[in-house]
Amino acid sequence: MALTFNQDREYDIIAIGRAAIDLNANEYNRPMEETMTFTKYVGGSPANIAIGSSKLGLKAGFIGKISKDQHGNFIKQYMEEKGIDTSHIVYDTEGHKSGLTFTEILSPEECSILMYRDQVADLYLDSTEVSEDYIKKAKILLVSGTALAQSPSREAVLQAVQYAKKNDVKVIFELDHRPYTWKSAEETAVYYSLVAELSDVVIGTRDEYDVMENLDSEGDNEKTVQHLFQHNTELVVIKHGVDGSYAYEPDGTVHRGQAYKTKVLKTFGAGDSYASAFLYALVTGKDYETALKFGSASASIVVSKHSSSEAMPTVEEIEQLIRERS
Ligand SMILES: Nc1ncnc2c1ncn2[C@@H]1O[C@H](COP(=O)(O)OP(=O)(O)O)[C@@H](O)[C@H]1O
Ligand SMILES: O=C(O)C[C@@H](O)[C@H](O)C(=O)COP(=O)(O)O
Repeated sequence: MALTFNQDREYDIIAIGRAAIDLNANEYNRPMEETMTFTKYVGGSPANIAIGSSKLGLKAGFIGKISKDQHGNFIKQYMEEKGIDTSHIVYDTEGHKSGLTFTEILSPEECSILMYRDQVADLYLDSTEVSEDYIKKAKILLVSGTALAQSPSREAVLQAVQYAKKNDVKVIFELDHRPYTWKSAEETAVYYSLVAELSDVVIGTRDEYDVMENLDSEGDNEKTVQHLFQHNTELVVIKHGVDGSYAYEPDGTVHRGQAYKTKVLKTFGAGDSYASAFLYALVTGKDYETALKFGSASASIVVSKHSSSEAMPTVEEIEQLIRERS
């Protein structure tokens, strides 16, 4: 099957949430304490997804809040250069700063990120800064779970979801769980479940669904999807890292996507590149099998490169990888 979208829309995708900064270690196979130099990129999961989608040729827009300083200017300018509409990215007027993410590459398999997200500007987006007129111009509203971590960003996102549902915009929820700004497991599970149940498509790792279900040990994909299909959801994607991913349909059909093995440089960036190519495939009318291949191929390309955003592949690169491996 394939997902259908309202075709009469100016934007393929509008993402809401954080646009921030990644500082990726230049020295490989070294702990952060011994890492002396970093390269700066635009980061933040929904920003990465918007950038990836735009590189694939989708018309993308973004709703978010950035710091009114050099970092905010850099984020906005970079996103504009990548063809993203930034007219609904607002500057924070109360001195809140854009988030910073430092990455550590201990080995290709052992990567971690260190996030500086105290009082970050993106979590101060408020519902008056979310425009119904803007959202109704989109086929997809892409929601990042981290934007639900605190008010007023939480209400801004819930407002955006309401506008989307009112105006036939598909809500795609990327669970994107970052523990830092959440206060408790119960609170996280409540808001994750609330938005997942309202969404048309939910994408996350098995670990993230465990957070949504507030489980202490690994949950069962069948139970997860049975629950979501009692609500609005049309498609559930569950990722299992290098073991691949699954797309579940309400009629019981399950599609499996294999990961494409590659020479891994670092593991972060996999999820965002996967989401952007998976959504590209859905918007361009491809079936779910093909969408899984697009997501996996895009992730495989990005994990072999230094950044998340700048490394996002083109359609040709993705198609070539799929051809070579089939
Ligand atoms: N080491 C890897 N090599 C190749 N592809 C990978 C690797 N790790 C992940 N992927 C691809 O990226 C997708 C998303 O990765 P995953 O780790 O599940 O998500 P996240 O980055 O959000 O935690 C996987 O389904 C797989 O296709
Ligand atoms: O999402 C962030 O704020 C950090 C990202 O910019 C960073 O590139 C990253 O960790 C991406 O990893 P992914 O979510 O696995 O794609």
